[in-house]
Amino acid sequence: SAVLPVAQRGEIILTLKAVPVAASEFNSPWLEQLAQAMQATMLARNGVGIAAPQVYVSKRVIIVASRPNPRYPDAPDMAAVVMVNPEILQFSKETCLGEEGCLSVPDERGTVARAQRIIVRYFTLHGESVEATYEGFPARIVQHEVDHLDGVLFVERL
Ligand SMILES: O=C(CSC(=O)[C@H](Cc1ccccc1)CC(F)(F)F)c1ccccc1
Ligand SMILES: [Zn+2]
Repeated sequence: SAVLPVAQRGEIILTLKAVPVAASEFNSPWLEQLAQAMQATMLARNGVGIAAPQVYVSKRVIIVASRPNPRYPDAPDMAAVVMVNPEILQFSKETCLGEEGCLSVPDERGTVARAQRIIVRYFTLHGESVEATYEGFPARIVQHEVDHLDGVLFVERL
């Protein structure tokens, strides 16, 4: 499906607080197509995550898709997870430092401290509520993407 243009640092859309997906939008063709376009865009740009505001849709939808990579060779190879209205319920006290990049800040990488473990509650595209625990690199991606939903870029956390 369509690879969408990705908003770049300095564009207003990336500074907004995205709005929650409404109950009426679950199971809608719109939401499915948005998720598919986000996934295609993420894959085309070789990303391990993406947030809807990065493709100019200020709604609370993210995709998390950890895979082993030069920076995180032991990262889990996980199936892409679409999270609607994600909420991080708990951050572990323990934090860890790790390298991050961003499709909206193409020429920059930096070391960011993130909670080592998180509990996140989100809805699937079908409106089912899920609570899941993530740690390490996948937890880092979730925190990075939820930041996008709140208008925060990783470079503000360096
Ligand atoms: O694949 C990337 C490109 S940047 C990326 O995939 C962002 C996700 C991300 C990468 C690294 C740490 C946390 C989040 C995607 C974004 F910008 F849409 F959120 C990568 C960068 C650094 C380490 C490992 C992988
Ligand atoms: Zn990013």
